[in-house]
Amino acid sequence: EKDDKEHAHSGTVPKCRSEFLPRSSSPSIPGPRGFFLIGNMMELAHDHLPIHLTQLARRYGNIYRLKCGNTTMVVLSSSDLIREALVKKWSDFAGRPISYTGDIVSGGGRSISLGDYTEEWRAHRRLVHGALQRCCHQSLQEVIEKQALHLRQVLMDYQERAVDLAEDFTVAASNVITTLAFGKEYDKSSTELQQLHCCLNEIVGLWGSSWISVLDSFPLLRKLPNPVFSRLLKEVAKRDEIIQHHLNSYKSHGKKEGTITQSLLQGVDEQNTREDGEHLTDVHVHMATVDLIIGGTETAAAWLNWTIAFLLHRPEIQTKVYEELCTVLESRYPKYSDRHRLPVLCSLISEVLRLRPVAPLAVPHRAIRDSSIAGYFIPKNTVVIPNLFGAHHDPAVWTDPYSFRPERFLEGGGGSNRALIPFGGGARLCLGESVGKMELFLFTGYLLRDFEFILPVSETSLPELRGIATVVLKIKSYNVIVRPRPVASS
Ligand code: HEM
Repeated sequence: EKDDKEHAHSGTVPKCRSEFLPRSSSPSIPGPRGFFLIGNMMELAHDHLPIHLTQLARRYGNIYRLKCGNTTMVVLSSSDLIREALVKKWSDFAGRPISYTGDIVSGGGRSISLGDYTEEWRAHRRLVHGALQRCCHQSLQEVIEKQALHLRQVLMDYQERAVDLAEDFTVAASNVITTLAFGKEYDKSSTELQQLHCCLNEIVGLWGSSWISVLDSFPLLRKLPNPVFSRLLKEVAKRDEIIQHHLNSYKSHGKKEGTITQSLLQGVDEQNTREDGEHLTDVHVHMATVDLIIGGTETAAAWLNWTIAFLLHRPEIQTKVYEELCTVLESRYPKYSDRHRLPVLCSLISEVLRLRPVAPLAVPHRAIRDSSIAGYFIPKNTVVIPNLFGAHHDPAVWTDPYSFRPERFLEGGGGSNRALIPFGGGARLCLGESVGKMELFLFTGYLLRDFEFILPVSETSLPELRGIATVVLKIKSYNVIVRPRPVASS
């Protein structure tokens, strides 16, 4: 597997690809019966798709197929099958679905997250990966620490009033990424920030809706009026205007050394002076910025909000993390290098990632050639859905899979780090994995060192843990009281 990973990142195709049965002798993949014309489309219209696809997996198995118009989808709901497709056979499944609506959202397929696997896409991903690495190497920990301290002050200022922290988490995560990208941070009240997040939130919400996905499977419907699609187009135009404004003002007066944008602009220039290689443009810089801001904000912020909600359900875990921080670090704030000495904190992070992977169905992949999964023939162009939520609730791997039990990740607890795949894998592994991991660790460490999170007496019930599933899995809003620990004032 190590070799497969190396190939996935260098982009070279492994010499020996696994063999598979020809279509004629391969058994057919199980799945629910479809209706005339629409196939299994109704299965995809469920209000909480990750839960529904996981229930179907219990009926049809960890690999099953769904038909939607002329698209065949294969849903994978165990970490072994997801690894087989995304990591072991990464070069077969590195594509993204060819999508009319995806093209509109991604500047004609020129984003990293939705762009198909081509030479141009590989050059683009390499460029952004390099820019992110350089910038993170110089300043990531410092940038997160600054935002964690700022968040701490915001929470102090609430003076133990019952509050919903969702927006504060969004601002903190967003400021990490805008500092890395442009050297710029925003106040919660900034209209620029609010406009951007409002429109990114809308896009992420609308993108998962069946009003939009139906247009990919049934091209004729594109001719009919579709108010949801019109709203999506409007929000995409707004998003592009805001990002363009940022990039223009960066170019004209804000150029900052060591930022991702500086590295991207320089990289595009260098790339274009070379005779060989792909031609990258300002559109690639623009779409990379969109990818980083969406990927870097919605995910970490949603995860923090889930963590506090789970801790309200099991307050004694807060005490355990707090005691660990006080004992091991003698009350100083954690550094990322302390993570191996803080198993209780790390077990909390892993368990929340397991129970609520913030990108529960990752992003759909596409077979770019005929291949196989679990011995089944998978023809070219099949859409593969890695059901991370299902894999993280697989009863064959996890004891009591629906319970919040961070202890399972402590030594002897039976939790499997190998089966935990919240960032996907292979050629499409989350581009911000290292940023995300450091954010989750430092934000949680800072918050649990300084505060105790308490359910307000006015609340009649604990936060609801089912969540709202779009591309990102978010928790419904809830209120919490943030009480400073004695150590917080030191
Ligand atoms: C808790 C934090 C995060 C989680 C759990 C997460 C998870 C994921 C997952 C599951 C995917 C899809 C992988 C696939 O298609 O197989 C993904 C893709 C991506 N993520 Fe993240 N992510 C997180 C944070 C971030 C951050 C901080 C950034 C940016 C700095 C980011 C940027 C991206 C991008 C650009 C992609 C598209 C990669 C591609 O298609 O090649 N993510 N992420």
